[in-house]
Amino acid sequence: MDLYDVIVLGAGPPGENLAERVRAAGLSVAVVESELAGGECSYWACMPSKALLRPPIALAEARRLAGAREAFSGELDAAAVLGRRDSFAAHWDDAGQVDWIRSTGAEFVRGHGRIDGPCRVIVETPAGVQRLLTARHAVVVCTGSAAALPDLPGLPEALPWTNREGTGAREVPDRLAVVGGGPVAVELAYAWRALGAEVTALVRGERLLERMEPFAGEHVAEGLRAAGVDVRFGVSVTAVRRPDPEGEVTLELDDDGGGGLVAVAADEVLFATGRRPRTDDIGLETVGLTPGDWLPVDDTLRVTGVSGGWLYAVGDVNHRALLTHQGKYQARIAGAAIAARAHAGAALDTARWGAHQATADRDAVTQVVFGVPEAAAVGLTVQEAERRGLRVRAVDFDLGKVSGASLFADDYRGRARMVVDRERAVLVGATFVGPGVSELLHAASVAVVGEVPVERLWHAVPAYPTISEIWLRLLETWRDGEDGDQG
Ligand SMILES: Cc1cc2nc3c(=O)[nH]c(=O)nc-3n(C[C@H](O)[C@H](O)[C@H](O)COP(=O)(O)OP(=O)(O)OC[C@H]3O[C@@H](n4cnc5c(N)ncnc54)[C@H](O)[C@@H]3O)c2cc1C
Ligand SMILES: NC(=O)c1ccc[n+]([C@@H]2O[C@H](COP(=O)([O-])OP(=O)(O)OC[C@H]3O[C@@H](n4cnc5c(N)ncnc54)[C@H](O)[C@@H]3O)[C@@H](O)[C@H]2O)c1
Repeated sequence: MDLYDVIVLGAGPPGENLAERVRAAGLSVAVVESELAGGECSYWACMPSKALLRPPIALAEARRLAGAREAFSGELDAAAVLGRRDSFAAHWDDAGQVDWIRSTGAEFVRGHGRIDGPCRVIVETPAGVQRLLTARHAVVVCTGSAAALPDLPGLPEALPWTNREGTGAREVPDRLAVVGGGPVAVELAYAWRALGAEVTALVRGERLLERMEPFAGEHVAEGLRAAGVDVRFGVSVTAVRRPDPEGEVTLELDDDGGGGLVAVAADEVLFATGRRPRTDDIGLETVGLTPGDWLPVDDTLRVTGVSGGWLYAVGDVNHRALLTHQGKYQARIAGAAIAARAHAGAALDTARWGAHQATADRDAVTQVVFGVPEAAAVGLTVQEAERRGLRVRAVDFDLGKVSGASLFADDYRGRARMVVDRERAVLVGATFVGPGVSELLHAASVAVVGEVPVERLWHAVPAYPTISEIWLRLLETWRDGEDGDQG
C-alpha cells in the first residue's frame, strides 16, 4: 500500500498544477495518468489548434496591409504548418511533462485510476498490475472531458472526427463538414479552410459563440465567410451516411436554413458539439456518486454530497468553466485549500476573491477564440449580468475608429463593449472582437477582478497609438451617457 497526502487523478494542466501547488505546501502527492501527461490541452486541443491557426492568422493579417500583401503571392505550405503543429504537440510524447511533474517532487504513476471508497484509488498499470494508493487528506479528480457526440443514425459508422482528429489529422481533406457553433467549430473551420479544405459549417442555432455577446459571433461569422467557409445557420443534422468507410460522408439536414441545402457531402465530418465528463469509469459508484455525471463542487472545489470532505474535482470535470487557464486557476485555489485544511488549525479565506475561494471561474472567466477576427471576453455579458439581477449598461464602440486599430490592419473591422454595473460604476464584463484583440483582454480582466471604479480607469493611460486606446473611447462613451455604435 502506498500512502500519500494527496492523490491526483488525471495529469492535464489542472492536475499538474494541483500537484505542484500541494508539493510547494510541503505535502506528498501521487499523480495518476492513463494516457499522456499534459492532457487533452497539450496534444488534441489548445496547443495543436493554436499551432494550426497561427500561420494562417499571421498571413491573413499581413495580407490586410498595403505594401505587405505584395510580398505574399503563394499559398500556405500545409505540410509545414502540420509539421509545426506536430512539434507543438511534442510529437504526442509526454516525456517532458512527466519530467516536469517529477521535478516538483511528485510521484508519477502511469495507469487508469479508479476510486475505491473514501481516500482509496486503485491504479491499473499498463502491465495489468493493480496498485492501491491511499490518501491522507485528499483525492482530486482532474479527469477532464471528451467530445460529446449526438445520438444520430449512422454516426458511429461514419467515423466522425472529434477534436482529436480535428487537431491531429495528418492530411488536409478536400471537403470538411463541421457541425457545431462553439469555439471548437469556429477555430477548426478557420484552420482547415486556410489549409486548403472546402469547409461547410453547419450551425443548429442562429449564431456562433453563444456564450459571448451576440456581436462577437456576428463578426466571427463574417470573418469565416470572408475566409471562404460556407456558414449555414438554423440547420440540424438528422442522419449521417458513409456506406464505404474510405468513401465520402453524407449529412442529411432537417431544414434547408433558407439556402436550399438538404444534404451535404464531404470527405470528413467534424463534430464539435460540446463535451461530456470523463467520469464513466473512475469508481464514482463506490462513494455514492453516479458514473458519467459532471462533479458538482463548492467554491473550494470540494465535491458536494460526499461525506468526509476528502474528494475534490478540478478542471473540465466540474463543469464550471471548460478552459485550461480556468482549470489551472481552480488547481491553485484547491491546492491552497487542501494545504490549509491539512495543516490543522489554518484558517480558510473563503471571502469573494479569497485565497481559498474560486471566484474568477464564475465572475471573471476569460476566453479568446482565435481566427481573423479574434473574439476575446471576460466576465459577464449583458444577458448574464441581467440574469444575475444586476442593472447594467452596455458601452459600445467601433474598434475600426481607433487609430491603433486602423494602423494594425487596413479596413479594420471590430467592436468593443464594456458592461458596467450602474449601481457601483464598476466593470463586470468586457468583449472585444477584431484582429489582434486577444492581448487587450488581460487589462479588462484586471479591471473586472479589481472592481476598479470606471472613473479611476481614466488614469490608466493607454499608449498611443495602440488598439488599447479603445479604453479612452469607451470611457468617453460612458461619460457622455449614450451608447456608442450599436450597429
Ligand atoms: C479543440 C479544442 C481547443 C481548445 N482550445 C483551448 C484554448 O485555446 N484555451 C483554453 O483555455 N482551453 C481550450 N480548450 C479547452 C481545454 O482543452 C480544456 O479546458 C482542458 O484540457 C481541461 O483540462 P483538464 O485537465 O480538466 O482535462 P484534460 O485536458 O482532458 O485532462 C484530463 C487528463 O486526465 C486523464 N484521465 C482521465 N481519466 C483518467 C483515469 N481514470 N485515470 C488516470 N488518468 C485519467 C486523461 O488521460 C487526461 O490526460 C480547447 C478544447 C478543445 C477540444
Ligand atoms: N480558444 C478557446 O478558448 C477554446 C477553443 C476550443 C474549445 N474551447 C472550450 O472547449 C469546450 C468545448 O468546445 P465546443 O465548441 O466543443 O463546445 P460548446 O459547448 O462551446 O459548443 C457546442 C456547439 O455545438 C452545438 N451543438 C450541441 N449539440 C448539437 C447537436 N446535436 N447538433 C448540432 N449542434 C449541436 C451547440 O449549439 C454549440 O454551438 C468549450 O467549453 C470551449 O470553451 C475553448
